[in-house]
Amino acid sequence: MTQLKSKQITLTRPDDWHLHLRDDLALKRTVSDTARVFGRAIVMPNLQPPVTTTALAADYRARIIENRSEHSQFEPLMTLYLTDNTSADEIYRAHESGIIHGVKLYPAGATTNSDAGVTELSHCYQALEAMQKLGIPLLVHGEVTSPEIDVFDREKVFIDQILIPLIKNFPELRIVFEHITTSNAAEFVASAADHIAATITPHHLLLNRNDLLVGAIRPHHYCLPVLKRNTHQQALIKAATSGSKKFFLGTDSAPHPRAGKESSCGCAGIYSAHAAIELYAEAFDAANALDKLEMFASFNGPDFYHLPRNQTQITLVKESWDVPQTLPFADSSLVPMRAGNQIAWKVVS
Ligand SMILES: NC(=O)N[C@@H](CC(=O)O)C(=O)O
Ligand SMILES: [Zn+2]
Ligand SMILES: [Zn+2]
Repeated sequence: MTQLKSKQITLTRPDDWHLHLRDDLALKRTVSDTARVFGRAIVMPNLQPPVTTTALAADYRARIIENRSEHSQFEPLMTLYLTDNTSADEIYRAHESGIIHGVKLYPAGATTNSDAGVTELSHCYQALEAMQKLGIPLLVHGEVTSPEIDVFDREKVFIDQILIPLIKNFPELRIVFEHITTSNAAEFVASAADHIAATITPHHLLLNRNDLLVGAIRPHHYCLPVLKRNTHQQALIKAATSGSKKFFLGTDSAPHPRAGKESSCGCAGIYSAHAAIELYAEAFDAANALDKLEMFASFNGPDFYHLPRNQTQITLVKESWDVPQTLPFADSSLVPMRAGNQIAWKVVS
């Protein structure tokens, strides 16, 4: 009997183009988990209070860097939180700083820490005009918040009501449709202009709403935009593995303490930073598309953001390992994705 050689893949070092590191005590866990593999990460600004100015982003960046291990080269790419009051001057300051790589649109109330978000995009036209002129990407949490719109339809309605008019008004604005969850969003981005792209999370590739709701409610699979039906999951897998340069890796790893998730009013967010590239490798392997992983994880993001691709490499082997039930997080613990189960791929160097 011939022993099958275990599968192995070497990639240019990937980056994470959508990440929540949180702040203070949380940074110890989040920075080291992400820096273990990723060269850079686009750091979301939804702190409390939110990161609304370049000055706040510079301070936050310094706190992240303080939490890197001694020889880590990990580079946090900072973002600003767009509000109804963001001025064009603030956008110019962000551009001049060289540390701000995007401005994040949270429709007010759409997700975790979005209360200070935008109530009406028309309030932001001066900021958007400046961004369009300077080439700074707008990163969007693409869901409407109207109470009458069903939670499973909020991304599709966002495309029709907000995104299409926005693109009409700002045809040159660079846009990343973050953490897309539907075939509607995947098809929209695929057929849009080249300066419109999307990130896809590992959980939206590996899970669908059955994993949230069948048999029991699984709060650790609750995130926003909420997991959709399996036909949408299939459309996301197709987009991510298509070889299109418009789709790239963004984990949306979003830690919450265990008690905040296992609650009668549980928070939205899934923590995947402990095993992100391994989870993506599983999804691409299952789709027989490991040859497309490097484009998605390591090339398309830097190309879109006009940054150089990383120079070093990582190697993964197909070898199962056990994910702990919990991980220490700030002054408590969190339940990571796949907790208590196995992951089929492992980073070896
Ligand atoms: N994705 C989530 O479910 N939660 C994110 C916010 C976000 O990205 O929408 C968080 O900050 O916890
Ligand atoms: Zn979001
Ligand atoms: Zn997010």
